[in-house]
Formats: sequence, C-alpha cells, structure tokens
Amino acid sequence: MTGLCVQDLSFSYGPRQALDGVGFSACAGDFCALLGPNGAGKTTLFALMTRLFATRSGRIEIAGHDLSRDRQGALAALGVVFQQPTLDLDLSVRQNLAYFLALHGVSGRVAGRRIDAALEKLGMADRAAEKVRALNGGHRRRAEIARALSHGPNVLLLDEPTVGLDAASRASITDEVHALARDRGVTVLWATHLTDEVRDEDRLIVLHRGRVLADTTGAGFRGRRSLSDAFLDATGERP
Ligand SMILES: Nc1ncnc2c1ncn2[C@@H]1O[C@H](COP(=O)(O)OP(=O)(O)OP(=O)(O)O)[C@@H](O)[C@H]1O
Repeated sequence: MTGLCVQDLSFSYGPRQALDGVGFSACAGDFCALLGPNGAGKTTLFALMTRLFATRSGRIEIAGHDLSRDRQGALAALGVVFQQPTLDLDLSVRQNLAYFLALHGVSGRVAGRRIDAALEKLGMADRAAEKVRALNGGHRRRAEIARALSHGPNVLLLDEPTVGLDAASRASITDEVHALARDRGVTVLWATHLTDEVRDEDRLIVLHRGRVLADTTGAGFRGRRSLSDAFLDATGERP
C-alpha cells in the first residue's frame, strides 16, 4: 500500500495512557483530517510515526514500509511539518531546503531542481532568496511545507499547521495542501482541533482521549449538524 496504515497503536507516559488501540488507514491521494481536542493524543501519534518515540505496541506502515522493520524506507517516504516551526531564521528559504535535502543525501543540481519544484508548488518561488526572518507567518509555514515535500514523500504529516496564522493564510494553505493530495497523490494526515478546517469530502479520524471515536468523512460525521456540533456531541465536551 502506498499510503499510511496504523494498527492497534498504544502508548503511555508512565501511568498516563496517551493512545489506546489506535488504528486507521489512508490511501494515496487521501486528505485525512485527524481531529481531536487538546490532549487527544495527536502529537503523541506523530511522535510515534516519525520515530521520535519507539512503538511499543501496535504497528505503523508508511508507503508499504513497516516502521519497526524498515525504518529507513519508512522515514524516506515521510514528510513532516511539526507544530513548532523548525526553520533556521538566519538562512534563506533556499538554504533551509538545501540543508534538509543534504541530510537526505541529495545535493547539487538535483537538489536545486527539487527545491525549485517544491517552492513552485507552494507559490514560494519568488521568495527563495529571502531570509526566513523576513517572511510573515504564512510564508514561513509554506516554506516548511515545501521543505517537507522536497524529497518527494508519499505521505505528508502536518501537526496543527495553521496555528497562529491569519484567516487568509489558513485558507490558502489548507487549499494548497488539499491540492497536493488531489493532484499529486500525496497521502495527507492533517492534525487539527479546528472543525472549520475539515471539509465534507475529507477523510476524518476523530481522536479523543487516545481513542478513535470515528473513522469516516466530514459529511458522514456531521450528518445534518454542523461539524462543530457533531464534534462537541461526540466528545462530550459541550459546555
Ligand atoms: N511528555 C509527556 N509526559 C506525560 N504526559 C504527556 C506527555 N506528553 C503528552 N502527555 C499527555 O498525553 C496525552 C496526549 O497528549 P498529546 O500532546 O499527544 O495530545 P494532543 O492531541 O497533541 O494535544 P495538543 O493539541 O494540546 O497538542 C495528554 O493527556 C497529555 O497530557
């Protein structure tokens, strides 16, 4: 399978269980929203998928590579945008991407072509030479997404990528990442606690207190209600 498959994943921080038997899968070209309130376990799930933490129970497969058995193959097929920005502010956009690609063993002309293509996809070609420090929050996020795509991953993980952005930047980045899934067949897992980022046609995984409450689509989950009402009803967190 070229997408993502998570099976029966559990994880605890000492006595605190953060994930409890989490399982879902996503195919090539799926835009899959992972919706959960604070503390649902989204970041823990990402830490396991990126091998920041070792999986103690359960299985993760990325583009057909089992993360425990073939870590290199799995991680090579993965692009990640973490919740906290990780660009070097004193390097240019291009230098940030070049440094990242060098870590993936890609340099020279091949790296140059990949950087150009990734920046083009995110509408950032004309900002390549600028220092990241000079960019606004929306453009920094785009640069991070371009960097995460530059090595050609099959699966792209984004952990609350629109936090702190204004409404226009949120909307355009959400649109662009949908286009990456639809037009380029990237499997996207988009973690968020914002119901207005989930579209009716999106795959939707609702995570709450470490468990999958629903695995459906935006439309299937909300029925005739707003997604926000459906989410508050399902999580029981309506005031
Ligand atoms: N380092 C840690 N030590 C102990 N407990 C932790 C640690 N990190 C997370 N937790 C707990 O694990 C649970 C899941 O947290 P996690 O950060 O994965 O959720 P989240 O959905 O990403 O939340 P947020 O949206 O606030 O980032 C929470 O109960 C949290 O308090």
